[in-house]
Amino acid sequence: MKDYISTEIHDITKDILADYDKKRHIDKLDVFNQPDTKVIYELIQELVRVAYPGFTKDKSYRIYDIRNNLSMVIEDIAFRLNKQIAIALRYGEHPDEEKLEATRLEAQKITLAFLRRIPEIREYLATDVEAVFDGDPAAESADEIIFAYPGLYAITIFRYAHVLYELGVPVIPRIMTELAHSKTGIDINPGATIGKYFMIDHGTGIVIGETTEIGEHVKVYQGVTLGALSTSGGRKLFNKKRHPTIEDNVTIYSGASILGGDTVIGKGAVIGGNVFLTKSIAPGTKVSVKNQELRYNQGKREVQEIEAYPDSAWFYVI
Ligand SMILES: CC(=O)OC[C@H](N)C(=O)O
Repeated sequence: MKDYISTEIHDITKDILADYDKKRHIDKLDVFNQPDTKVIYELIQELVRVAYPGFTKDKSYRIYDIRNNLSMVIEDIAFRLNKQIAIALRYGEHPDEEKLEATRLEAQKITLAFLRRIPEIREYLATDVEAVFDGDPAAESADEIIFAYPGLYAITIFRYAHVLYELGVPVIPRIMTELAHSKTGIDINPGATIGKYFMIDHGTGIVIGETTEIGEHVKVYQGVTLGALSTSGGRKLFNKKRHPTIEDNVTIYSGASILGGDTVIGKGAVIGGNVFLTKSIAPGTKVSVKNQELRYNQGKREVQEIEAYPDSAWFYVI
């Protein structure tokens, strides 16, 4: 019998290799000069263990008391993260030896600056655990939140990634938060600024954009989007404030979308489920969808905006 597969493999490979020669973004072949997603994922696991030392075991060391192996864990993080940062800093370039050396030094400085900020990151995380425990009667203990809550996991990765973002590390912070996104369904861009006592309950489907600013004691439920208004020519908005500002003590219920860089949700406001907002809301205001009535105009779905109450609440009839 003729072996069709074997005879074709050579040609198929040749065609794909010729396709790689087109030198588009998708045609990179230099695996050694790319950030390594698998290593970054392993680093995340170690960083989570450093954040919550008594909650996971690292079987590779066979030393289960973190006091006895913390320096090894930190050393392992330091060397592997340093290498990933160096690669990220020179990503897409072909540096000469001098530039390479400068990048190596820069990566070391950033790695150390990052590691030095771990106590500060943990200070924030302690408040996040407290906020979830305080805000969710379904949690029997703070331990349950650390063991099991996807919201806390996503915030933990975010808090680490945000520091790397602040330190000017390209690509890696985003790989970190997108790994958390793929595990939890919670997408927090590392550029967002999030104050202490941040509570995510349930979490699935939450999106928090790059230039979002969130104060302290903010609660966010599943399906909430803190997003940008859709626009064409998006590159023009690079580095511009596109996502909302959420002031202290705001609660945002499930499915709400709050969009736009000029949109400010004032202190203590409560945004009801499924509300769609592109305008600022005064402090203390409660906003909700008035009813779930759908309006159709000659078969076309209409979204009608109604300024309904004197307390400046905006109601959207969808
Ligand atoms: C969260 C969101 O709406 O983001 C939209 C787009 N990725 C931006 O950053 O502008």
